[in-house]
Amino acid sequence: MSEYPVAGFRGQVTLDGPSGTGKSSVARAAAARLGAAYLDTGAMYRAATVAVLDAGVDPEDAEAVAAVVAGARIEVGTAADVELVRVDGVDVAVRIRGAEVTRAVSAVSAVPAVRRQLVDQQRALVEAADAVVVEGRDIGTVVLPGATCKIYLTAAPEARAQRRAAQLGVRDVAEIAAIAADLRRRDTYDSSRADSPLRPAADAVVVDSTALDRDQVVDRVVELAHESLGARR
Ligand SMILES: Nc1ncnc2c1ncn2[C@@H]1O[C@H](COP(=O)(O)OP(=O)(O)OP(=O)(O)O)[C@@H](O)[C@H]1O
Ligand SMILES: Nc1ccn([C@@H]2O[C@H](COP(=O)(O)O)[C@@H](O)[C@H]2O)c(=O)n1
Repeated sequence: MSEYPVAGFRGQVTLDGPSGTGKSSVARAAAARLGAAYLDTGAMYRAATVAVLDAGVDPEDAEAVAAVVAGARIEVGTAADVELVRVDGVDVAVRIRGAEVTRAVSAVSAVPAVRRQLVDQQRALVEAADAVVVEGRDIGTVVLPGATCKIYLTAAPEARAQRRAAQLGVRDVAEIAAIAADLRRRDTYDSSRADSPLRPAADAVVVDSTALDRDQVVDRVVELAHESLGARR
């Protein structure tokens, strides 16, 4: 366990990285330890994707996607211990984790108008908190370039696929290979788009979680958050 117990942190921690590196689980636990709010920006892009699918629009049709998302009311909570995600008042917290949404979300999130809309919303949510942990793909580079503490979380592709398989209760080798291929597909899409591609901020600390368990990564994030306050003094 870290020497730092709880709370006392005032600032912004950004946690970016490829799919399946542990961002959500680590960010949520670190926020709870720091007494901070927690923002899952991926959940916002997933919620926008629900609106697009329900409108019957092709996720690759950028103009139509932008129009649908502009008209959708996307709400996410910022409490570390409750998952709240709604589209036009409907709870979609479970649905956004499904395969249909996961397949389409990278295309929707590549649309610049969608990003502008959701980034504005993300900054407003962050502004309302004294302390916050925000996870995504472009938080340290675009959403909060002046954040107190920037972390880029990585892990070997095989470790990520194994963890996702364990999370889904999958043991079949062919299914694990399909999970690995889907992680690769999403990372390639997210890191090659023109607007806000996935990449580490120049001033981010890279944390490789391949050989660390979840609690060790949370300890490191909490430690880096506290150290960053010292660095600012
Ligand atoms: N260091 C770790 N060691 C082992 N398992 C981990 C570790 N960190 C996270 N996990 C587990 O790996 C799985 C994937 O983690 P999580 O969903 O947090 O990743 P993510 O980066 O947010 O993924 P995505 O970007 O696809 O949403 C979860 O079951 C989580 O509990
Ligand atoms: N800041 C972000 C966060 C997410 N995305 C896109 O959403 C997808 C889903 O994210 P998860 O973290 O929930 O897996 C992700 O693959 C990106 O396409 C984004 O663009 N920017």
